[in-house]
Amino acid sequence: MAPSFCIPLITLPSRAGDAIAPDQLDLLRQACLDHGFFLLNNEDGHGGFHIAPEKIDRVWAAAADLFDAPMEAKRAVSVASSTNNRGYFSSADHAEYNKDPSGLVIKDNKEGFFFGSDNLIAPGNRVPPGKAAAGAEVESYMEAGRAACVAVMRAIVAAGLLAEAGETCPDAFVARYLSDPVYMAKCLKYPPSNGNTDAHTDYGCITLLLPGDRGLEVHVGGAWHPVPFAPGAYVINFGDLLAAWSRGAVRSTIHRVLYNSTATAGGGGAPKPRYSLPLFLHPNRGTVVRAGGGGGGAAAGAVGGFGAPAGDGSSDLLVDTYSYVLSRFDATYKHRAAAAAAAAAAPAAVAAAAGGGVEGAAGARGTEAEAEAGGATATAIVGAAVDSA
Ligand SMILES: O=C(O)CCC(=O)C(=O)O
Ligand SMILES: [Fe+2]
Repeated sequence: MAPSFCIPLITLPSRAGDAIAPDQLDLLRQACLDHGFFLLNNEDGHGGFHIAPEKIDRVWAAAADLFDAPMEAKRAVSVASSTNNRGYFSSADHAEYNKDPSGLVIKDNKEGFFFGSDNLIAPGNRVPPGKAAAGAEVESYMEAGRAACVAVMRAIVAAGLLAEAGETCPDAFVARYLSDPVYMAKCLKYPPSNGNTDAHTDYGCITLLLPGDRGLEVHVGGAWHPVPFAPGAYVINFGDLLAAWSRGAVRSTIHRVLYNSTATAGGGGAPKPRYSLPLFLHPNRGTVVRAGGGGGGAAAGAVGGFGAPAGDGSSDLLVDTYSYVLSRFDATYKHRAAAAAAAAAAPAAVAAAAGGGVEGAAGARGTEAEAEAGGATATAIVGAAVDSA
């Protein structure tokens, strides 16, 4: 009989460097191989990355405070007017990215604030006037969440899930790829009824999600399943890049949000919005990974065909992870797509600006260039498909 669908709750050791309990390692391995979703225990005493409930309460309050700003103040710090993809966004700023296998389209109608690490394009998160304290709280939460992501990546390597990529030592892996990772967080707010995120896969390595309520669903075995909502636990899932890097050992699975406060919160409650806080972690800038593997197909396809052939006759791709992340922004955010198109139409300007911040295979192949011209940052990509974060 096929094992039943399960999203386990996993506990990592209480001190960084301690061995992971064998039963937890088995659960982790199975969850990654099956669908790439699990809950991460955030109870006190578990994980050197434990984030205190008071800190979590503060970040929820900060998120609510950001969204409470008047609409004009939010639009004044729109991602669309930023040069570093930071600030406020609504579904109007996004390309459509529905990946529902049945073709069902549910309209994405959330709003959000996009935050990033200083090494992502250029420093400077953008919040409405008077909301600097709320912004600082989100930044502080990001630092804590980053440590939790690194702890999970360490466990992924310890579980042997990157062995086919030649990565078998957690300490060496963290030192080499995650000493100064590129990461971003979004504060998201969904309306009280029919609050949705389209079916999508995340595109990067690892996502650490703090959900404020039920509503997240994952598509496995031809059906949608609710992801259990366990207050205090994180939801961990993985993106297309790690799926390709691990040769498919870690799955990047389609998920969506379908939220109705009165229905999903157990019924009877007053209508209330749903907040959530996903944090997305990617390797250090300058990291080039070999993705795909024997036959290439699904895994290589998972990175949208972006990268250069490895040049050794295999069907692997060499993916400059930072350029890849920017290519996903271009495919997802309308203002970046427009800037990328403008940059492509002005090859001289692109060529002049190329080289700053672009390293590795993709740059060498000549299909990608990061251009900062006239205040607009653009990344021109050949062959990028549309994805969500
Ligand atoms: O809001 C959520 O619970 C999930 C959001 C999500 O999947 C994403 O931002 O990639
Ligand atoms: Fe997602």
